[in-house]
Amino acid sequence: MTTTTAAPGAPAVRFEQVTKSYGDVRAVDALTLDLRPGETVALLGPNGAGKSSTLDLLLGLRQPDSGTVRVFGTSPREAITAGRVGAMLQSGGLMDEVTVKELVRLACALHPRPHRVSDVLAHAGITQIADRKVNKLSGGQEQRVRFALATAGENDLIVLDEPTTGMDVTARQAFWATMRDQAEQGRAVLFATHYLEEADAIADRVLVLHRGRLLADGTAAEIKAKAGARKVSFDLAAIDEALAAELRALPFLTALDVSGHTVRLQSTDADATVHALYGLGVYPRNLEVAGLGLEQAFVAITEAEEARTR
Ligand SMILES: Nc1ncnc2c1ncn2[C@@H]1O[C@H](COP(=O)(O)OP(=O)(O)OP(=O)(O)O)[C@@H](O)[C@H]1O
Repeated sequence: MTTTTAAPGAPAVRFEQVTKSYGDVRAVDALTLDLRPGETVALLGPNGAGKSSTLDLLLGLRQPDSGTVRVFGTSPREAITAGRVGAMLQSGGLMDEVTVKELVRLACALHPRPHRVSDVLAHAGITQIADRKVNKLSGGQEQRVRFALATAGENDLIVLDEPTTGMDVTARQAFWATMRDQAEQGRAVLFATHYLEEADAIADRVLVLHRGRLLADGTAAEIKAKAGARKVSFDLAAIDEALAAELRALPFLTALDVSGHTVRLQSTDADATVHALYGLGVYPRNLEVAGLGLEQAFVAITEAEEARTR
């Protein structure tokens, strides 16, 4: 097996001050980042944050208005022509009237460092449907075929836009197991997703985009810590209007939900909030304090940015 990996320490991808606008909309705004070989990186962001635009720039499908994009030290186009990049994008139909196997065979034939067609089919879990026409597939099966096309040859960087949309649980697990193998073999994997639990479980590093800017860059644990807030929940014997008002006035509160006897809140200083809670003369039972999940941290970070820039 031949692998052309980047020189040790060289980035797989380098964005330097990359900006891309469509008319008045600045989709990518002075973005600077490096991806290293062997890293699995999740790209997160609310709708319209610039994730797809970033991937398009990385793949040379769009040109930046300013700044530079380098892939293994060359232009995206050169890296792709050299067969170093495999991509699985959301858009673009598969060819009609060809079978799954014919399409995979074509992708292998076009790749400078192809895998065997039977191996590609097996890895993507589509051996059983190899003779079906690609326009007769379910959404999840189509995604598997896209995955097969992205892994038809030996790549050093794999780029995936919302790869598991429409896949069932088994397909998702198999998909991520294959991606982990790819990363362990030294490949860089970059995926955009709205499934935050996948990012939390799979990614070594998480990038949070917001209006084209990089809002956070770190491990999932670092992103959670950056959000700062913690969850507190407890039960109270009775909650009348006066007590509810006192709860709403607790210090450092960022969210409060009262349901029956149960109170759930988020605080940027849980110690101080709980101290003040005891100061109300109540006796909270089943008190739990926990860090935010990645999803809540993501919402907290992007909402704080929305409030700051409003
Ligand atoms: N071809 C285009 N013409 C005009 N505006 C565009 C074009 N493509 C994207 N945009 C705008 O650029 C911004 C970034 O879009 P992009 O698709 O990169 O975001 P995204 O993070 O991938 O969103 P989503 O999560 O909804 O897929 C959005 O405001 C979008 O409306």
